[in-house]
Order: sequence, then C-alpha cells, then structure tokens
Amino acid sequence: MGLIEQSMIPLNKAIKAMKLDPGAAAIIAVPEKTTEVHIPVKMDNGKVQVFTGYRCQHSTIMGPAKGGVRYHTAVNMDEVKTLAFWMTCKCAVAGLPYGGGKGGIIVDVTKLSERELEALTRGYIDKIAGVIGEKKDIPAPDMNTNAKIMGWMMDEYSKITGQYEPGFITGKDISVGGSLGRTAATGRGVVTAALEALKVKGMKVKGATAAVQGFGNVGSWTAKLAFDEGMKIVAISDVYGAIANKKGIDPYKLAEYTATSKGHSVVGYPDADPIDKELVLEQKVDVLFPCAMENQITKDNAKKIKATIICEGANGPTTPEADEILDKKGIFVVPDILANGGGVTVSYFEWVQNLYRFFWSEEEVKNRQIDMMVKAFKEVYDLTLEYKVPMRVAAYIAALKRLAVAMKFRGMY
Ligand SMILES: NC(=O)C1=CN([C@@H]2O[C@H](COP(=O)(O)OP(=O)(O)OC[C@H]3O[C@@H](n4cnc5c(N)ncnc54)[C@H](OP(=O)(O)O)[C@@H]3O)[C@@H](O)[C@H]2O)C=CC1
Ligand SMILES: O=C(O)CCC(=O)C(=O)O
Repeated sequence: MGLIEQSMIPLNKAIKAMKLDPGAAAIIAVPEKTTEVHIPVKMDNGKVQVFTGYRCQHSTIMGPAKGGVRYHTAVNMDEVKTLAFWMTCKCAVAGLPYGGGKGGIIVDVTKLSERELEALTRGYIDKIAGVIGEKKDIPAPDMNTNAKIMGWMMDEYSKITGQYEPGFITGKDISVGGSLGRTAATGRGVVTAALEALKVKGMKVKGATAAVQGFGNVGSWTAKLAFDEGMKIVAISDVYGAIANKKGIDPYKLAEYTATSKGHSVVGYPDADPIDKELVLEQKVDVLFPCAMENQITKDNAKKIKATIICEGANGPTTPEADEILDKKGIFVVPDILANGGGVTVSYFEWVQNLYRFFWSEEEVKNRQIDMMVKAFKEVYDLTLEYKVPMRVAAYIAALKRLAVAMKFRGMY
C-alpha cells in the first residue's frame, strides 16, 4: 500500500465515525496544488547536476499552507502530498490559522559541499517562488534542513520580491527573525504530549523509561526534555546504529559526543552498549518515541513492541496494519498530528512575531506552547471517550470538525 492510501485509512475511519458530509470529505482527500521543479546546480567538479524538488499545498482552507521542506533521497511526490495532508490535519488539531503544505528535494545531503547545498537551496526557492509567500505558503525545517538553510531561503526569497521577508519562512536563526524556543519546540511538544499520556495512564513521570528512535532535531530534543522531566532514556538510535544502557543515557552528553563523532552518529558512544538498531523499537519501556521517519512500526515488528505508550515525534512512523496490532495489544498511541504539533505551533508564534516585528521571551513562547498542546491533547482524549475510537482517529475527528466548519462558512459545501 502506498503512503497516500495508508494516510487515508484513519481519515476515513474519522469521516465514518463523525458522519462527515461527503462533499467536505471529498475536498479534504486531495491536495489543492502540487508543483514539481528541476533545479540545475553547478557542482564543485564543474559539472551540472539537476535535482528534482516538490512543493505541495494540500489545503488553504484555514489559512496559508504551512509545512517543512525535507532533503532526503527517498523524497517523492506521493510522500510530499501525504506530509502536506498531515500538516493540514496537524494545524487544525492545534487550532492554528493555517492550512497544510510540504516540500522536498531528492538529495543525499552528505554528498554535497556547503557551497553546493546553498546553491541547491537558492535554486529551489527560485523555482517555487511563485507558489509560496507569507500569505500563501510558509515553509519551515524538516529532515536534513535547519536554521542555516531557512536563512538562505529567506535571503533568496527577499531578493526575488525586493523586500525583507522574514514572515515567509519559519525555523530561522534568531538573528534573522527566528523565535526563541523554535529549535527545541517539536521535542518540547512531544514530551508535553507524553506527560499527558502518562497522566491518563496513571503512570509516574520520574523514573519512567523511554527509548528514542532518531537523534536529529526532534529525537535529540525529545530525549533531552524527557530527561529533564526525570525520565530514564535507555536506548537511542540513528540511521547508522543504536545504543542502550539500562541505567540511562544522558542525552546532553550524547549530543556533545555526536557533535564530533563520525557521521554525527550515536554509534561508539562510550557510556552505552551497541545494540541492533531495530531493537530500539522493541525495548520494554514506558514510552517509545519514534522520531525518525515514516513506516518504522509495521505489521512485522508491531507484535514485538513492549512499550506502554507510543508518542510519535516523526510523521507517519506507524503503518495502519501496525496500528491495528498496537490497538489490540492495548498500547496507548499518541498520534503524530497531535504529538509533534509543537514545532508548527512555535512556527506560528515565529510568524506572528515576524508580522508584528515584536519578539517574545523564551518563557512566553514555552508557556503558550505548553498551554496549546495540553488543550489539544485534552480535546483529542475527550473525543476518544465520546466516539470510542483510538487517539489517532480522535485526532482526525478534532481536525475535521474545525475544517468542516471553515469549509461550510466559506461556502465550499
Ligand atoms: N523538525 C521539525 O520541527 C519537525 C519534524 N517532524 C518529523 O520528525 C521526524 C524527524 O525530523 P527531524 O528530527 O527534523 O529530522 P533530522 O534530519 O534532524 O533527524 C532525523 C533523525 O532520524 C534518523 N534516522 C533516519 N532514518 C532512520 C532509521 N531508519 N532508523 C533510525 N534513525 C533514523 C537520522 O539519523 P542520521 O542523522 O544518522 O541520518 C536522524 O537522527 C520526521 O518525520 C519529520 O517529518 C515533525 C514535526 C516537526
Ligand atoms: O514548523 C512548521 O511549519 C512545520 C514543521 C513540519 O514540517 C511538521 O510539523 O511536520
């Protein structure tokens, strides 16, 4: 089953449970606009290489499209469309005045020099400039993109429009209009969601064990902030391998290690033992945080998962077949469109600060973010009780309720 078909399964369950109008359901099932571009880059060896990139605006029903840009070899149009659809639902669950968008370039960033990466980034913005903008579609970071790349994108777009354009993109460095708290925001949201889930399950936070798949932006901040809450991180993986320590891993020390390790990998960290990377998902822990990418928990490994709670930092880490197995096992899954909404929530704060040219303290950002996440969690949890559906379906119901009202008042159905 392809990613688009997979993503329709929980959506259709929600549509059925809430008896959504078929017209509204049909609108939400397809993206509004997709763009494919080809970006020629003069490489350091003097040869030209042409890269393929995408941008998709899945929906602008609730506001401008919003969502990250991914640089990865596995990027393709179906993946971008699905990620954009998830953004529409995520923004609606969080109650943000945004639709959903996503972009990506097929590229192995480890093979590019800094100059090639900048040229590719600027070339991508040149090609998609017509379909993005502060009031149209606002990009942000995703896998293998960061504040530096957002800065280049902002600079290129400002050159094209001939004016300073901080509000066209989020996830920037503070010096160019970024928000305090954005770098850690997705991890903070994931941990906030996990704390709420532990509460629902009547479990203690201090000493609760956790395993984290992925040690990039989302995984590393999830690990650090869970550690700050007193949780014990017993296993962590990245694309190269995994490490485990029953006594706990200090993610701050691990981040110091990965800053200079080969490939910035967790492999070889001296205060833990190497384990097979697939085993990270199978640890007997209170909370499992999948923070890498799609389709990691599948029908093949779902049976082996021993966590009490799964809190999804990544987008789409669990396949629909796996979801059914986890549900039968009674595992409490906090779905991506709820759990990882903290990133786009603080992106929204960044955009608001850019529009007003007035900046907030880190404490203000953090408190507002936590308030919004706790509220969204409660809303979704209440819907699981009302409709007797798992958290994932309840999250789609929460999103569709907001989208349906907006569509109605815009006269779309
Ligand atoms: N950045 C954000 O604000 C948000 C991101 N997300 C989602 O979170 C996920 C991670 O994004 P982000 O942290 O930004 O990306 P990064 O590129 O910063 O990190 C990705 C991490 O996942 C690891 N990884 C990739 N594939 C595997 C694998 N098969 N097994 C184990 N580890 C793997 C990478 O390892 P290595 O470094 O060794 O390649 C890296 O540690 C994505 O699904 C993204 O869409 C969701 C909401 C917001
Ligand atoms: O911060 C944003 O605008 C979007 C982040 C993102 O791409 C995501 O939540 O998947």
